[in-house]
Amino acid sequence: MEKKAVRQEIRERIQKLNQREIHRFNREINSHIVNSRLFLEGKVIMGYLAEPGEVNIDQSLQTALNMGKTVCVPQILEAPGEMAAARLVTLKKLGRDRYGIRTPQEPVETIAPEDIDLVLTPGLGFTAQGERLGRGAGYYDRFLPRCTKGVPMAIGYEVQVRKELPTSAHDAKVRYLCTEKGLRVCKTNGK
Ligand SMILES: Nc1nc2c(c(=O)[nH]1)N(C=O)[C@@H](CNc1ccc(C(=O)N[C@@H](CCC(=O)O)C(=O)O)cc1)CN2
Ligand SMILES: Nc1ncnc2c1ncn2[C@@H]1O[C@H](COP(=O)(O)OP(=O)(O)OP(=O)(O)O)[C@@H](O)[C@H]1O
Repeated sequence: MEKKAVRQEIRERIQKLNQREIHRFNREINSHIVNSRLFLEGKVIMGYLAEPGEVNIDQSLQTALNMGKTVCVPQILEAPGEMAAARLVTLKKLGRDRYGIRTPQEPVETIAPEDIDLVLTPGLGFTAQGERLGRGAGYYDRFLPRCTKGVPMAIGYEVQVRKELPTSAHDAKVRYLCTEKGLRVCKTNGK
């Protein structure tokens, strides 16, 4: 199956989740994240500011801020497909980027990708082997290889996990996969 068709199929599965399930799953996933060794030991954590349909990890980001960690989130750049890590200091008072995604307000401090310890990675589809299907713009496929020590942990609902996914040579893999069921170590390595 082509990537586009698989994205559509997974979107439909997410849309079938009801609000109560979504709330419970988000709570469970945030608890798995903040109790993981990677999170507890990480000093610089990259997350994302969720949109509807994505696992909301605001709670984990707030916990990281409360613990005094450096927190960053994607910032879309002018160059096509390129993003940077922008420091997040508060979850209140956020702006919107060109896609309507919440984003830190200017002026923002940019965090060097090689300084990031843990990258909580959104996406549409995942496999237990660490393959990841994104939204089709290649932002994370370009960014993850620059995070030389950062461990990529995919965040999603169990309905987003598939036996297999269509992949390309440039697709960046993840090392961990966190869903409401728990945190899995991916079988074949990401980076
Ligand atoms: N919360 C969050 N922030 C993120 C990402 C993400 O997946 N989730 N990204 C991860 O890459 C980057 C933004 N990526 C995007 C990639 C494609 C489209 C896009 O093509 N949007 C279509 C609508 C279809 C859709 O919603 O995907 C459009 O604007 O027409 C938007 C954002 C950086 N920030
Ligand atoms: N590392 C890369 N270097 C150059 N082009 C890339 C790279 N990664 C992806 N691309 C391009 O970006 C586009 C989107 O790729 P793809 O469909 O694999 O995205 P995706 O898995 O949804 O990615 P992401 O979640 O990273 O946004 C493709 O046109 C692809 O050729």
